[in-house]
Amino acid sequence: MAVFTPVSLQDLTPWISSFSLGSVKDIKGISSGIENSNFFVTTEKGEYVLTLFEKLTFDELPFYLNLMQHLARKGIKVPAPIPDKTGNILHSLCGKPACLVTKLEGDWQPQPEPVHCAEVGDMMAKMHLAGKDYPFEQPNLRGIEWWKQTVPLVLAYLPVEASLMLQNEMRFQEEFAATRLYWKLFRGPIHADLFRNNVMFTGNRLSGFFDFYFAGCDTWLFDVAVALNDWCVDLESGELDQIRVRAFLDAYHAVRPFTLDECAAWNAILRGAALRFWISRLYDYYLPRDAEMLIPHDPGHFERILRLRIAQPAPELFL
Ligand SMILES: Nc1ncnc2c1ncn2[C@@H]1O[C@H](COP(=O)(O)OP(=O)(O)OP(=O)(O)O)[C@@H](O)[C@H]1O
Ligand SMILES: N[C@@H](CCO)C(=O)O
Repeated sequence: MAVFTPVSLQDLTPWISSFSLGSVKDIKGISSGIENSNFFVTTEKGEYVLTLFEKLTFDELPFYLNLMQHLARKGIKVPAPIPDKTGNILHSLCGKPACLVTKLEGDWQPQPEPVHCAEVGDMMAKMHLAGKDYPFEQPNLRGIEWWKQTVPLVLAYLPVEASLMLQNEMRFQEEFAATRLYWKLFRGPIHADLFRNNVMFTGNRLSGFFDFYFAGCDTWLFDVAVALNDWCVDLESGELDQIRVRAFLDAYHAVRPFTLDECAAWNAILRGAALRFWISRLYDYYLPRDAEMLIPHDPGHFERILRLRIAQPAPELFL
């Protein structure tokens, strides 16, 4: 689960009156997710998703909520924040920052086929282009600076071999981040956590990307790498499935062609994307926060993925 902060119908009734949504009929805690407290809320006007932010602050949130609003207005399929009667999209509820967004239709796809990967690649490229004129800047808060702060906290828990791999990869990524090539890559607002469980489908049609609360400005290629390491892998072994890889990358490339600089950087970025989730999963596993029920994701999965990305050549970005 994660309902870290419970919200009752009594809490919600006065709060919802600041929106033009009629009265609340129902609220249900959502059991999946490990970062925020999420609820389905039904009002006289329809169904919405309420999020209470457990870690992000009032200062950080406008970047994410305005980004969702910006993308939704440009036709990218994402939840649109619902403004209250005064136009505000960021609120406070039960002592936490909170927002209400449109509910996406359908379900996430636990076993994606090439057709789903192509839908995600296509929409991701459109999202990157739509974000080009987004006026706000915020770094990826789970980027290399966070890796540098977090790795020392988890190292002591690891067996020697894993600890050495983690330290070696950090050195490699720090060297890569200091290259001219890295700083020449296209960048802008990215989702940065576009896993299978953050995309809704109705049948084979994508109905929306959601959970933008790790978004930040980073290389577009990092977004592609994060998604590829989840959408196109065999979950047992961490091996890339070349058919899904091609479906994803070809669909992305058809909308926003990859560059030669991106080809040169691809292997390092694909490794960095695996490293990012190995570190965050280690952190959540060894240093968990309280929750009513919380099953941490397996860090070993991304350790295996990183090992493979180091050992194997990266797939061609385009043919
Ligand atoms: N806009 C939305 N429309 C429909 N369902 C949603 C929407 N937002 C969230 N959900 C539902 O809530 C669940 C949890 O949301 P979300 O993944 O954003 O939580 P989280 O705590 O930020 O989790 P994590 O970072 O672990 O993915 C989703 O799996 C989905 O079922
Ligand atoms: N997508 C992340 C969870 C945080 O959103 C993971 O699978 O580790």
